[in-house]
This record gives sequence, C-alpha cells and structure tokens, in this order.
Amino acid sequence: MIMTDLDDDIPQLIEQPEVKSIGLQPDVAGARVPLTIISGFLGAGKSTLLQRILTERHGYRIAVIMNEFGDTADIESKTINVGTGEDPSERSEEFLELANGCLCCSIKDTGIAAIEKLMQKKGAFDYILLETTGLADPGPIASMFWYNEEFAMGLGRDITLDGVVCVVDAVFGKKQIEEDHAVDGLGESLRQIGCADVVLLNKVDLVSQPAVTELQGIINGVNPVAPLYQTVRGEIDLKCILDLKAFSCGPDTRNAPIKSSHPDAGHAHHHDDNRQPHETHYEMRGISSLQVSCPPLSGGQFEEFDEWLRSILWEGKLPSGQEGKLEVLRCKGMFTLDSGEQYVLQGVRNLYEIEAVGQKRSLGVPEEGKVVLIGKGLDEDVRRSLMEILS
Ligand SMILES: Nc1nc2c(ncn2[C@@H]2O[C@H](COP(=O)(O)OP(=O)(O)OP(=O)(O)O)[C@@H](O)[C@H]2O)c(=O)[nH]1
Repeated sequence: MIMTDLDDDIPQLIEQPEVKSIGLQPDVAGARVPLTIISGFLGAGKSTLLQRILTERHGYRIAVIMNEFGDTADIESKTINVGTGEDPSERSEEFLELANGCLCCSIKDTGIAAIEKLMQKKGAFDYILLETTGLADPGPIASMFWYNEEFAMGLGRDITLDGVVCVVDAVFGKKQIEEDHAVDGLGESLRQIGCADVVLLNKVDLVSQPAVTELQGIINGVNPVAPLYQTVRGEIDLKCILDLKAFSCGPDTRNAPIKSSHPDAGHAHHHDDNRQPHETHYEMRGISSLQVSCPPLSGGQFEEFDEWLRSILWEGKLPSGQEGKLEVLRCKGMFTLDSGEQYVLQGVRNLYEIEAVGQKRSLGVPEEGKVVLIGKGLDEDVRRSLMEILS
C-alpha cells in the first residue's frame, strides 16, 4: 500500500457527533446486517475510501473490516487511531471504535473470526463493509456470504450480502486490465469488474478526460449493468454504494448509468456514447456480457431456461456444447410468467438462485423480463441458444 499526501488525508477530529441510524430498511426476517464487499485493483483507493468512511461525519454507523490495518503504513493506523486515544503500540487491537460512530476491525487473521467478533457488538452498528485485498477474486467471497450452507447456519443468520463494489484505478486501470489479458484465463481485475454491482472509477483527478472516457468504455464493455461513478479520493455519496440489495433484486432494466460524484468531473454527461453495445478487443479476448430481454414465459420455457442455466453454470457448456468452454462470473435476471408470477435470478459463479417475488400486478413492474450474464465464452452461439428458449 502506498500512502502519500499524508497531512491532507488526516481528517478533522469530530467532537461528540450526533450518530444516527443509517435508516436502512431492516431485513424482514429481523435485523440481519447488510454487508458490502469492497474489492478493487491494487492501490486503486480502497483504503482511502474506507478511511473516509471511518472518519467523516456522515451519520451512518458502519463497521469496516479492513485488510491488514495493523501492519501497513503508519498513516493508516494513525488515521484510524485519531479520536481513540489509543497507544500506537496497541495497534494490533482488533477493534477500534471511532468518533463518528463507526467501528473498525482488522481482518488480519481470518475473515470469519473478525466478523464473528464484530457480530458480538451487534447493535453498535447497522452496516458492514468488508475490504478484500487487491488480488482477491470477490466471487468466492461473495458466494460465501451469500450461499454457503455452513455460513447460513451461523453468521449468515445475522448478515446478509448487499452488494459488491469495485474500485478501479483511473491511472493504471487500463494497464492492469491489459496485463490481466496476458495471463491465461481471467485475471483478477476482470473478475472484480465482472462481479461488481457498482464500479468506482477513482483518481479521475490524475488523468485526462479522454483517458477516463476510454477506460469507462472498457469497464462498461465488461460489465454493462453496474453503475459507474467517477471519484476522487473515494468521495462518493454512501447511498450510491450501500443498501443496493443487489443480491435480492433483479437487474436494473435500464442501462447502467455512468455518473460522476466528483465536482470537477461534470463532463460525465456525455458519456452515454460508451454505453452502446460495442466490440472491444477485451471482449474478443474472452470476457463479455450477454443481455437478453424476454416476454412473459410459459412454465415450460421457464423450466427449460433453468436447465439451460444449470448446463452453463455447472458444466460450463451449452446443453449441446463442449464442456468447460464457458465461465460465468455473475448472472442476474428477472422473469414474468404467463401466470403473472415474477421471479428474480441471482448468481455468482456456479451458484444461482431463482426466487419468486410475487405477482407482477401487485408490484406494478414491467412485464418484460431480462437476463444478464457476465463471463467468458458468451458468444453468439450462447445468445442464440438462450433466445431460442426465451422467445
Ligand atoms: N490523486 C489521487 N490520489 C489518490 C486517490 N485515491 C487514492 N489516492 C492515493 O493513492 C494511493 C493508494 O491508495 P489506497 O487507498 O492505499 O489504495 P488501496 O486500494 O487501498 O491499495 P492496496 O490496499 O495496496 O490495494 C494513496 O497514496 C492514496 O492517497 C485519488 O482519487 N486521487
């Protein structure tokens, strides 16, 4: 981790802040705490984002689980210790309660241990942010929180996965993605973007607007459904990254918005051009997304789709195809059946869930369904075979 601009980064001490609840809708089953995973390229600005959250007066009570805060650069611990009055030698302390009502917790040992300890403080916070290392593939981590049976029996009763945020470095992002292509299979940066529910394109103060636009196009080519925000030092309205309910709602039926949270980056309005489907050499090298809309489906079509999906996700092939050709990082979908019932599909890697969400008329949602798959090998054959089932 590189830390610079030391003094600028140290936030003001907050005296007796008024800490109020985040105002999130509690989980219906009763007080499960939402958890958001913060992934991102090495050095992209994850810690900067989290430090802001830990020290700014935003009124949210968030528990942040950081990577290695005990053994990284001094500034980090110092920043975290601001307002705690702790002796820096006690930095290995797993917990820090911060003046703004947030809690900080180190994930140095094992993630689960840190989270278990955190949950003993339940009531002191109402949201969890989990930072992953820059080299992590967030897919398995998300799967664990979302769908692991052991987890579901234990901590999962207290925690619900809300979404995955990916921080991309505006300066080195393109290079990192290109380098990832040099290796076999899918590199981390593509996995991180592919798996994200929201992308923060950070450090836009350091690059030219054309470079930002180009990188946005690349990111959008990989993951067209995640909203993208331009940021400087992780400055973002927390509402854009929290409480997304990304694992309980279907895909956004609109195109992913590209937004700017950076006041100087007001030129974001003309970025719509990038959202048109377009071929990039990244897509040709393998990772792409597939989006298909569909009318209300018959029960038979729905079953057939379920079978198709199992073949794709579990065997990596079309029902008629060659095994291992496909790798899906993320899928989402929303379907209306002839009967009026609505279903939402959610998937991370080879795990998926199709859940009934009720009658469409009572929800007033459009009848048009939609499936989005992000991954490797999603070519024209896959599209055609999906269209055959859904049309
Ligand atoms: N100019 C500028 N510098 C930034 C911005 N965001 C972060 N930085 C700096 O970039 C460096 C890396 O930021 P970190 O927040 O440590 O990045 P990270 O993703 O946590 O890094 P790793 O944990 O090592 O993967 C630090 O020196 C930050 O001060 C930004 O928007 N603009």
